[in-house]
Amino acid sequence: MAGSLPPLLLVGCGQMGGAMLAGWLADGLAPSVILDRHRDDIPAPHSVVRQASDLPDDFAPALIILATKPQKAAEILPSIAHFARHAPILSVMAGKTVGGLTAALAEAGTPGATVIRAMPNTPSAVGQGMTVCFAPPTATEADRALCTRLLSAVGDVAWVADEAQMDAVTAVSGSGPAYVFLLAELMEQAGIAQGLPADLARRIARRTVSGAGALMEQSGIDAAELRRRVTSPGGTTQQALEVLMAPQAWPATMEQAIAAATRRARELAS
Ligand SMILES: NC(=O)C1=CN([C@@H]2O[C@H](COP(=O)(O)OP(=O)(O)OC[C@H]3O[C@@H](n4cnc5c(N)ncnc54)[C@H](OP(=O)(O)O)[C@@H]3O)[C@@H](O)[C@H]2O)C=CC1
Ligand SMILES: O=C(O)[C@@H]1CCC=N1
Repeated sequence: MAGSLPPLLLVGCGQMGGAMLAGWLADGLAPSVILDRHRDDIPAPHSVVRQASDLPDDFAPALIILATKPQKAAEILPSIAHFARHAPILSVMAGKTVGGLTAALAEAGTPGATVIRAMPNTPSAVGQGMTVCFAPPTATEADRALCTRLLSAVGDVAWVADEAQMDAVTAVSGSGPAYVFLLAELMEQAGIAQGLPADLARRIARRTVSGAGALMEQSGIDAAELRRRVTSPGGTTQQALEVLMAPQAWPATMEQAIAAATRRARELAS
């Protein structure tokens, strides 16, 4: 249904901005403007500009999505600050705080801008995203509803009341798809090591990861219970899980990995 989602200014259309845009386009997006140096495949009625100075002055987006790398925030914010006088900013940048972004916008001539944070993930491209949001008390119910509407078009949406939790969210669901893709890579390689032809190893590893995800999603059953249902006493899975679930194996390394990513998100704030 064309135009069911409001017009946006999407700043940065790389991996994450592009994933969300794919989901929004599939769901019907009112004419929007994408600011990105590289994209040249944006379908009409949407348009793309290469630099902020090319943005149409009279464009009135309902929301500005900030999806450049956190390291680019200082460069990009002054050039788009004036749009934030009339529309809230939704930042998906890892680590960057509402306070820091609001202060940068004020310094760029737009005091009192409304900044909301969101941490999406790339399955948004196929409507299977997970996005967690944080809004400061100054954001209105209408601002929050707008963000929920947009983000629920590309997956599930949750809100947290404590901004500090956004760093752990980033480590679990923002970065999380990479851990799952790594699992598929490693299962494929291990299958080859056990003598499987490479194309069969790739096919069964990919299908196993996506099929297990679909079963978990559609059944709603706890992951631990689904795991137990695969594990026949004295069978093959039990042997594998004794390796993977040894305290120093996945339980420890996953905790360390999530802690490292959470720390990095905190560092990216400045
Ligand atoms: N990738 C992911 O899975 C996730 C990413 N995020 C967050 O999303 C944000 C974007 O990440 P990601 O999509 O991976 O990054 P990308 O580098 O893939 O995308 C950013 C895009 O913005 C462009 N860009 C940056 N500055 C400008 C500018 N001044 N004018 C025009 N275009 C510009 C970049 O071009 P160029 O490369 O030339 O600078 C690039 O095409 C990050 O803040 C990240 O923390 C959040 C959740 C998940
Ligand atoms: O790796 C990163 O920093 C970004 C944030 C979450 C996923 N990708």
